[in-house]
Amino acid sequence: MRLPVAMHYTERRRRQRRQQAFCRELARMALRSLHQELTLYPKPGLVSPVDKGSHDDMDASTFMRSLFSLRRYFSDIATAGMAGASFTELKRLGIEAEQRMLRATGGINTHRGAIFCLGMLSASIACCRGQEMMLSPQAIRATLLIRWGDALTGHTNSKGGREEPASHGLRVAARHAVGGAREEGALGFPSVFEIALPQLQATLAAGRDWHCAKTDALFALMAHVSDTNVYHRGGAAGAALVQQRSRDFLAQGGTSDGAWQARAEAIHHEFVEHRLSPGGAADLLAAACLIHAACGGELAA
Ligand SMILES: CC(C)(COP(=O)(O)OP(=O)(O)OC[C@H]1O[C@@H](n2cnc3c(N)ncnc32)[C@H](O[C@H]2O[C@H](COP(=O)(O)OP(=O)(O)OP(=O)(O)O)[C@@H](O)[C@H]2O)[C@@H]1O)[C@@H](O)C(=O)NCCC(=O)NCCS
Ligand SMILES: Nc1ncnc2[nH]cnc12
Repeated sequence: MRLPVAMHYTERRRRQRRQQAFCRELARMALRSLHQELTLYPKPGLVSPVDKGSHDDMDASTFMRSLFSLRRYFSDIATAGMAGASFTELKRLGIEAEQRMLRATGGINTHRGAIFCLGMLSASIACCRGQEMMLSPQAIRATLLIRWGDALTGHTNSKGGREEPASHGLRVAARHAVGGAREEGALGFPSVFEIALPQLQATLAAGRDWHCAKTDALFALMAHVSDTNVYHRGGAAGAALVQQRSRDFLAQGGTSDGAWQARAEAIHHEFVEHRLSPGGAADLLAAACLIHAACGGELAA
C-alpha cells in the first residue's frame, strides 16, 4: 500500500531530524575526546592542565580556545560525511576549521592533526549511520577506506604540491622518510584501530580505570607511531628516545605496575628536557577515544 504523500514527507522530516541530532551528538563526542586527551596527566612532553610540557607558546587554555573553535566543524563534517560528500568537500571544511583554530589561538597550531584525523573519522562514522549500519570499529574503518581511501592516498602523494606551503610534516617526511598524518589517513588510521583502541580495551578488560587505559594507549602509540612532530623537534635521535622510553614503560607492565605514575612522570620530565612533544600520538589517542565512544563505550570523567 502506498503511503499518502504527506506521510512520506513527515517520515522524511523525522529521519532528517534524527540524523541531524546524531551529527550534533557525534560532534560533542569528538570535543569530549579531545578534552579527554588534554586533561590526561602525566603525558610525556605534552600540554595538560598541570603544565605546558615541552611548549612555551601554548598551555591548556590555548587548547580550550582551540577546542571551542571546532564545535561547528565536527557537526558540519559529520553532516557532509553522512551525505557521502567528496574528499574535496571534506578537505574544504578541514581547511576552514584550521583557519578558525589559528584565529582562536593567535596563530598557534594546537589541533591540525586532530582536525584531519577526528574530522575524517567523524565523516566516516556519520556515513555508516546514514546507511543504517551497526557502528563498529571495522565498519567505520572499512567505510573510510571505501569512500575516501583513494582520495586520501592522493592526498599523501600530493605532498609538496605548489598550492600547499611546506609544513613541518612535509619537511620531516622528505628528510626522514616517515609517513606522518597523511600516510595514517591513507591506510585507514592503523594506529587508531590496531594499536590504541585494542590497548584501551585491554587495560579496561584487565580491570583498570579509564585514566590507566588512556595512559597505556598513549604509550602504545608513542612506541609505534612515526610522529612528525617528534622528528620536527628532536630528529631521528629524539624519535628513537620516544620509542625506547615508551617500549620500556610498556615492557614493565604499563599501568599494571604499582610505580607507573612516578615512571610516567619521570619520562615526562625527560621529554621536556629534550623539548620533545608527541603531538601526533596525542591526536591519535583522542581519535581512539572517539571510536570507543561512537561504538558505545563510556568516556569516563
Ligand atoms: C594532512 C594534514 C594533517 C597535513 O599534514 P602535514 O603532513 O602537511 O603536516 P603538518 O602540517 O605538520 O601537520 C601534521 C600534524 O599531524 C599530527 N601528526 C604528526 N604525526 C602524525 C602521525 N603519524 N599520525 C597522525 N597525526 C600525526 C601532528 O599534530 C600535532 O602536532 C601539532 C603541532 O605541530 P607543529 O605546529 O608542527 O609543531 P610545534 O612543535 O608546535 O612547532 P614549533 O613550536 O616548532 O613551531 C599539534 O597541532 C598536533 O595536532 C602534526 O603537526 C593537514 O594539515 C591537511 O592536509 N590539512 C588540510 C585539511 C584537510 O585535508 N583535511 C582533510 C579532511 S578533514
Ligand atoms: N596535549 C597536547 N600537547 C601538545 N601538543 C598536542 N597536540 C595535540 N594534543 C597536544
